[in-house]
Amino acid sequence: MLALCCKRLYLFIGDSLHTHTRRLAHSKFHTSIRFQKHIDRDNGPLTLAKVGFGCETEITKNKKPKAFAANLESGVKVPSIKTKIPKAKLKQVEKNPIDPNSAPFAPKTFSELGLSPHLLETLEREGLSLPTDVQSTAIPTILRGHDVIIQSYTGSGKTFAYLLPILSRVGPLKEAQNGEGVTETRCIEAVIVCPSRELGMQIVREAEKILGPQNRKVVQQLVGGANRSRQEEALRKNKPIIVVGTPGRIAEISASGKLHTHGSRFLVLDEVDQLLSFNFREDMHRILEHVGRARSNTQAKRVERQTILVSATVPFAVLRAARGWGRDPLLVRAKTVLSLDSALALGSLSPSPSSSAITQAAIESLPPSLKHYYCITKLQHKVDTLRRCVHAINALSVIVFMNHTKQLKDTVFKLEARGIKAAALHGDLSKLERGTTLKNFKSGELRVLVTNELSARGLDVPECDLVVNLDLPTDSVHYAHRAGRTGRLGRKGSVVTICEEPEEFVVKKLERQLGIPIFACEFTEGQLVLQNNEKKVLEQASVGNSL
Ligand SMILES: Nc1ncnc2c1ncn2[C@@H]1O[C@H](COP(=O)(O)OP(=O)(O)OP(=O)(O)O)[C@@H](O)[C@H]1O
Repeated sequence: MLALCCKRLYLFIGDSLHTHTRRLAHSKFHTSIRFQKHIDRDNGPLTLAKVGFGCETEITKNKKPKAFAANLESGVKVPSIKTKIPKAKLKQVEKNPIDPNSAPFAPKTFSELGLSPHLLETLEREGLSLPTDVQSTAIPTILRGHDVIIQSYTGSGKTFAYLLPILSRVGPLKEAQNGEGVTETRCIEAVIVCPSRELGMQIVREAEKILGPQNRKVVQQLVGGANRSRQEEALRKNKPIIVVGTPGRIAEISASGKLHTHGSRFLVLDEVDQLLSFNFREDMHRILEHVGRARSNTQAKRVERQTILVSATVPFAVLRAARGWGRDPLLVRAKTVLSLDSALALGSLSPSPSSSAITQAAIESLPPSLKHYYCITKLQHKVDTLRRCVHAINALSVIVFMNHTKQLKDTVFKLEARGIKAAALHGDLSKLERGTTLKNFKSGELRVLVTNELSARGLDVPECDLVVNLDLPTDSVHYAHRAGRTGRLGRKGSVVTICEEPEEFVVKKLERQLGIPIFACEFTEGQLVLQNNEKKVLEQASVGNSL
């Protein structure tokens, strides 16, 4: 019975939250003290309270189960629950109202997260009915107006974790469910920044997938390498509501006065740890200063901009930046929401940028289902070992990482000479060449994509079943981001590092730092053969995994 009440409660929560927040859509959101108190509890299971539902005083004082939705603004009452539970039964519910602090928040569908009905229909149409863990936690927290840092392992659905609440609040899906037509005076309400063109175009595609072909003009890409005057023309003509781009191009067009983001309500920094690197510093400073800032000739008050930072790895620098860029940002992970202070207190974020903190972040970013191997060979035999590895694992979609762009072409040439369809992806390619290469790889026309670190950040090719390090990654974070290109959203995936004898100690160091077994193997007669006692270790490890 209680479970049924919970279920109905969640559904009404979604509606009441939605109705409620719709009314508050333009009013000031701020973290209610009560909400902070909830989430600063221990790092226990995710509860209604921890994602912002539930106000004890309303329950204990009146002993009546009111809609579980924290007052986002004092004095604003949430609509009381219009439950369908028969009167007699309601008595029972009144007798033991659900305590939001202990009621587990374990939504099974998107409809329990407070997204707009129109958006839910679209997700259904796209065959997306089940939120991932990080989406279940991030979506209600963002809908409640909080600044957040979203951290979850690669391929766990972080893009939708921020896109869906934004599309629920701005653009045609929000207006459509108000029954209003699309208003004429559209301004840029969300700015999404990412470090690479590929990731930028991928985010645009994910947004277009949800918005549908009739709303293609709502999102505009502003990535480097594309034709700037065409982008400026599109901004003027289409009046997009969401822009997605790389820091340099966004800052450049903003400085030219052709990009007006002072009214933007959302700023998303995807792969934020990369965006903090030195070469983006100036552009990022401009973006942070302008997005969601009223023009100087009006009141220089900042609109209620929500700042959303996203990455699989959240080193201390991100933590420090988040404090300065946001208001009481919350650390959102799969099944947990923590304030930064309690994250530090619980040791889940180290205050010092020590290597252990960075490695900890890398460990958390690794998809759990991956199998890791390494194979020793001579430098001149690396490409042939790669060929044998691809055949032994029978991989159909392989991403190969190298550290220097000039080596990529040579590797592609050698693979093609051995009958494997391959192509290189790197920054020197034109936008068209990169797009075509990615399209051919995703369609399966190309079996191997040889690339470097930056082009691959956030790259999402669900079919990728093998990642090969032909050059060693520089540290555990790079290893983790490379590995995360496979095993997307819980799929199986293998990671093979091909190195020379003198480099074996580096692999062993990565194995210790990441706390994962990386099995020594070789590829003979079309098989992956484990070295000496690795077989036993692998059996133990797989038993461990299956437990
Ligand atoms: N709830 C869902 N149900 C089904 N598929 C989903 C869901 N959420 C996301 N996906 C798909 O899973 C894939 C990975 O999502 P996404 O790229 O957002 O992961 P990520 O965590 O951002 O990865 P990375 O850290 O590499 O950027 C995408 O193809 C996306 O369309």
